[in-house]
Amino acid sequence: MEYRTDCTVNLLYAIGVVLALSCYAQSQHISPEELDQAFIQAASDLQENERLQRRAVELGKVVSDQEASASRKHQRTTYAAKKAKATIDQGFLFNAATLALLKSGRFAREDVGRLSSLSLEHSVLAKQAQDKCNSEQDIAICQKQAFQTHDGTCNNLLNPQWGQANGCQLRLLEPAYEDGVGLPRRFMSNGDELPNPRFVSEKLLEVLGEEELDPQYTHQVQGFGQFLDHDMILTPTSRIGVNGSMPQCCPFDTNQISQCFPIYVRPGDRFFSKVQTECMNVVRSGPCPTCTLGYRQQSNAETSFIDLSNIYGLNDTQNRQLRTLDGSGELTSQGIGLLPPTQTPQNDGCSDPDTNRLCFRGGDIRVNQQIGIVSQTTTWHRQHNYIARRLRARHPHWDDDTLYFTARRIVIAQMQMVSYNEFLPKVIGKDYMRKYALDFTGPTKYNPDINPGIINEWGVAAYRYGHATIRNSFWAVDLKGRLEREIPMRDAFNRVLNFYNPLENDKIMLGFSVQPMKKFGPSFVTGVTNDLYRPLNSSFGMDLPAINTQRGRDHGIPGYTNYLKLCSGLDVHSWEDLAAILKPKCAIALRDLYAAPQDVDLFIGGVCETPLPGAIVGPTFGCIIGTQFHNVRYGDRFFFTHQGEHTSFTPEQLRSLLESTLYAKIICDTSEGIKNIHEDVFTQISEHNPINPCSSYPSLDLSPWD
Ligand code: HEM
Ligand SMILES: [Ca+2]
Repeated sequence: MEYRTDCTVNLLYAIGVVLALSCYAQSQHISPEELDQAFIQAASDLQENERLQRRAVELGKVVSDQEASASRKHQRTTYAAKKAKATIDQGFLFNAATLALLKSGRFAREDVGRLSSLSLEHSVLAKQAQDKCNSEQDIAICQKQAFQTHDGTCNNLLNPQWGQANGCQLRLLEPAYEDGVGLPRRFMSNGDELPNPRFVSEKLLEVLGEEELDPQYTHQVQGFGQFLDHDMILTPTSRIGVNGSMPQCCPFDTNQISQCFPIYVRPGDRFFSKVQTECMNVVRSGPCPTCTLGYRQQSNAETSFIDLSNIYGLNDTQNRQLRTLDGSGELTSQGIGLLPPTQTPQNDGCSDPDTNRLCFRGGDIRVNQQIGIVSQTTTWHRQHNYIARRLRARHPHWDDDTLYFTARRIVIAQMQMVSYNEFLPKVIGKDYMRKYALDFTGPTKYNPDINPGIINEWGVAAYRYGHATIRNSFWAVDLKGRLEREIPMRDAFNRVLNFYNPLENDKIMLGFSVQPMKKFGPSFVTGVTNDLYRPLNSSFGMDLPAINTQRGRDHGIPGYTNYLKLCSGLDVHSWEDLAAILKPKCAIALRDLYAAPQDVDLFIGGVCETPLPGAIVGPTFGCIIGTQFHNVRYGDRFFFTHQGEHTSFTPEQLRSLLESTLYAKIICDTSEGIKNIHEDVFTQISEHNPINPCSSYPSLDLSPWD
């Protein structure tokens, strides 16, 4: 029997134009028996994989939930939902079946991606597997609701799963997995292994130094930028064994379970050799259950929309636990408007049960990662309650749901406005804002053909640009604008109990708003290269840029030059070609590390680029970031500037939001004591950006909601 794949046109909005991947009309001669055989093989591979996982657990190759280690802190923040174990198995099964077919020589590696549209109807086993996989996915039943759902479903009424929490990530380019299906990218063009990610990180540091300050921007660009990423993406890593344990992939060993992807640390390492560390525990991102044949994809546990899912939670159940539900429409707080306490104080490696000071709970698992993320979360949490209170004062008869959902819709609009109006133009510059239609030129229109899902290359490389802007210490600034203390980055991980002190959130938010940002470039501070997640009483942590490089390979992301071609149409043939594009010192350093320009990892190439005019990042990161923010704007039916939908804000409401939304004002309104602040908190104070009284910034006029 002969099967034909569906002729699909894949719409990816790259560089502002529709990129239509060629339609796979070529017929496939895969018989039902062959498909059955592939799924028999896959089931057996899955069984073997589970056996190996159980064995690893028996041998104690797991990270205990009690231990104080950087790896545990890291893995807890990439924690997959409980049911993710089953979904990861589904992802594994379909990838294994694909690999079995590929090995049978039926088709070329280049065709693996197109198998995703191959109908499995005629094979009993494949169909069974597909039905089971589909039945484990949440089915959304869409109603004509006036507000965004918490899990992001039904934003697009024809494709209710687009942008939803726990969906699969998209890609700009086909992956470059070692085996064509799912093993990490591994080899360079000359056949040698890619350079060790920690060695790459070390070399960059050696060549380029550590901390040069940005002359213009504040650390708020970093703080807010990270908070925004926690709204849009969380890529879960694999768990193993029946209990979903966290794998321990160290000490380094080439014979690993397939979930492991540790980073080897060489004996001469400039830092880790001193602390006798030879291995960094990195666990692979779990495969996403696409329920189709094809290569490995990764999941996104967040809703990709800018909808403050990191404040409001990722589904209705989690959401209800975060609300007071007492008629006020507010989110639950403690004392001075702090986030509610964590539910796992005994083993979160963060709370202090002895003094009964507990870490915090937010809509996102990463809330306690470090002080910066706690303060941003607290600010937006308070903003919700502030708006809910103001609405209640005007509408005492409104019920809890009406107050809550109206406030939430307004606060999400403000988050979108701060993101596109104040933050993004600094990151990608005015030209790219225009190029990707991201600036505010008036009312906009929703485009249901745009998939707002997260683009893998955005999450794993381009939007991690922010890691190169982190300072080695965070400032706490008092209400008089004086630097009160500096908190070393390495001491900030999971140590967030200072927020129980009065004015702490004000001090951290003011600190973000006045401390200069680290200048973006191919260098990273030791707080994240040596000490990422460093626990108390330990002398070392992990290396974030090394993990980013490793993560890119884990996701099979092709080399940087492929994106240079996609984004700028440039063909790079030699190191000389590349030297014309990258920062000169960087090009030299990369030449020592990689065999050819085509081998350079996307994250590394991107941080080496010369910035676009008036931007923080260069053209390739700018293009990927611009594309992603285009998609989450035009592909979000509820995006606040869209007009013409039954869910749209009225023109008066929109005008009111546009006229008053300013991060400075939000910081004022959510503070305990801030009375003065500069208008653009992302830019350093100057005569063009002077300090003004909070009262001089307009308040949101709520009369259009009457
Ligand atoms: C103190 C500041 C920050 C710390 C400690 C931090 C740490 C981390 C860590 C540990 C990961 C997971 C790495 C992995 O396993 O692959 C991560 C992922 C990520 N970070 Fe950061 N980060 C910070 C700031 C930022 C900023 C400023 C941005 C962007 C402006 C950013 C963007 C991202 C993105 C997009 C991811 C991928 C998330 C995912 O796919 O789950 N981060 N970060
Ligand atoms: Ca979201």
